[in-house]
Amino acid sequence: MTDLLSVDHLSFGFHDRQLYQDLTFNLKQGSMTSLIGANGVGKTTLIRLLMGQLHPQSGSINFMPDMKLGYVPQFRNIDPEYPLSIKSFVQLNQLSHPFPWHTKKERQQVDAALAKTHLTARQDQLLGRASGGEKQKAYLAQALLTEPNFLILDEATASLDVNTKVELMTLVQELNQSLNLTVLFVTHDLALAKDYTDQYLLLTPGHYEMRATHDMNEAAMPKELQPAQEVE
Ligand SMILES: Nc1ncnc2c1ncn2[C@@H]1O[C@H](COP(=O)(O)OP(=O)(O)OP(=O)(O)O)[C@@H](O)[C@H]1O
Repeated sequence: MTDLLSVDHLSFGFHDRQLYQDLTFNLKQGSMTSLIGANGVGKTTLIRLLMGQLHPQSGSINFMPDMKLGYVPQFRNIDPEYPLSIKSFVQLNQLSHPFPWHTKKERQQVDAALAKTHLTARQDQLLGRASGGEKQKAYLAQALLTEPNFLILDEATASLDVNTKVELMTLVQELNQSLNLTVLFVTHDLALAKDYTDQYLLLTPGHYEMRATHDMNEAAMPKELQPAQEVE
């Protein structure tokens, strides 16, 4: 299998705080990886490096040439009177041309993204009145519009209840299989990491560990990540 991403000897830090030293890992095309670590260890910073918003201080980050990234943020609280429907929200970033209407192709892309995220029947619902799971799926649909082959889910399950987390991750797993999407899932939830992803990259201050999730030993994980202390 081809590597979608290779990170080689990456070092990065802010001011006097070094976040990673010699971080090296690969993501195979079609793999599902959890990025886990305690608050403040550098998960978001690594995502920003992968997205090109920050640059390595040493080492390198290389993607396969046709890599296309989709980014799914954690949903924010949205005013119940927020005036957009789920469908209008999904197509919000789509108008890349100067005309205030959507082309047939764009409308088809929106319909496909709504179908892939099982939102078709709910597309006219106001986003502000949608459930947490539906809001999160709307962000996912928005990210799928550009037909990415690499999806970063940034704490996308953090504010959802258990059933909705499972529903969202089942959907992500379906997309991973049907579209051969490579997935990087940022989370504090070890159980979800274990159940839904193949491998994990654990960041701890000054160290990292990349392993298959079936080899994860929860008891050896940093205390902040263990279920009893979970703060999501
Ligand atoms: N632009 C910045 N300038 C200076 N320090 C920063 C900047 N961005 C992040 N940091 C610091 O770098 C460290 C890592 O932050 P980061 O947001 O990557 O952590 P995280 O693992 O994503 O945390 P969380 O789980 O809480 O979201 C933190 O100590 C943070 O305060």
